[in-house]
Amino acid sequence: MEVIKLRYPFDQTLIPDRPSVLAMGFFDGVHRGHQAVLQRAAAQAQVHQVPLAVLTYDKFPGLVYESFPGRFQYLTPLDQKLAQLERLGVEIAYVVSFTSRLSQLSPQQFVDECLMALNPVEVVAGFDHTYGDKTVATMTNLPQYAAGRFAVNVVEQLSATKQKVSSTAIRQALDQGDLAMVNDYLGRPYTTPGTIVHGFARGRTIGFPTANVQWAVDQRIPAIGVYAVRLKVGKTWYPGMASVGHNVTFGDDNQKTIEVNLFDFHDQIYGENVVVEWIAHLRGEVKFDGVDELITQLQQDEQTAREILK
Ligand SMILES: Cc1cc2nc3c(=O)[nH]c(=O)nc-3n(C[C@H](O)[C@H](O)[C@H](O)COP(=O)(O)O)c2cc1C
Ligand SMILES: Nc1ncnc2c1ncn2[C@@H]1O[C@H](COP(=O)(O)OP(=O)(O)O)[C@@H](O)[C@H]1O
Repeated sequence: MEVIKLRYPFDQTLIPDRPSVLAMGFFDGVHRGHQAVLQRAAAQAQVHQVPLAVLTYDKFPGLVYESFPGRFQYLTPLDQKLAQLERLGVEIAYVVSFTSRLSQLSPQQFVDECLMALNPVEVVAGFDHTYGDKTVATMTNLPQYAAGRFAVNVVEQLSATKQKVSSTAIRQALDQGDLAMVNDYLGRPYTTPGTIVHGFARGRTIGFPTANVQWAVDQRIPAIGVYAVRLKVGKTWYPGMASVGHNVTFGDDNQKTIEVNLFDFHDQIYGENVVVEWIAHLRGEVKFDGVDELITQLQQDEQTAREILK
């Protein structure tokens, strides 16, 4: 996949001078709704015998309009999003810097100066995609701005039960530890890449060494609680259980950590770049009266997690 970074006004010399089918969207999470858009676009690219291209943005557009408490946290920070897009057959990814200047374009200017610069034969997006002022920059109005220069293909709402499959719904479910819903909406397990760093070296003394995963500050992680997980170290996936929390039993006044105990595993993995694959929520975090109670609970968690991961 070719990744082409653009700023408005676009430098036309960076853009391949050939037609493509263009899927547009922010695509945070690359969830099942996004996958439907990309599948439709891939099929149309086949029909037209042209490459499949995607127009997306380097940051959450909402950041330009309002301030968020703390830091905005993505389901898939840019690297992960691009990896998912590539996996789904995207050949060209246009990553446009989302700036005030871009946000102020009228829908007609956006179409004339941004979309047209990318040479689309057809533009595909979800039914609720907007490319400017939400009242006018709609998919319904896009054919009017396109004025016959490219075809417009709108992918209808994908519903799981009654709720729309959306990045917002997935973020809320993650915050509630509802991993079943998260993974259902994503169509794959949620993942968090990170690096193994040192903790307080207590895990090994209670028979449950825990690899501490340092993750990117702009990535959203599941709610505080205990999970069945797989951890990718090198090229291998290992089964285990993870705690997201503050080690309340030990009274650590520390930041939130992700700690993973791997089953039947004895290697030192400090410094390894890993990926946590979140499989199932087991329980919430508990403040135990002592280490013995914690150990008993961990033994039960291990049994449950082994059963789920089998
Ligand atoms: C699967 C799992 C579940 C855990 N659940 C809890 C818990 O409910 N309450 C708690 O205080 N600590 C819990 N812990 C965290 C342990 O307290 C922590 O691993 C221990 O403090 C060792 O950390 P250290 O090696 O960084 O010192 C859990 C750890 C794991 C791996
Ligand atoms: N089964 C295992 N699960 C997790 N980590 C393990 C395991 N076996 C060995 N280790 C190693 O032990 C480390 C965790 O040990 P621990 O005593 O919890 O110390 P700390 O939390 O200070 O890193 C991991 O980072 C890893 O290098």
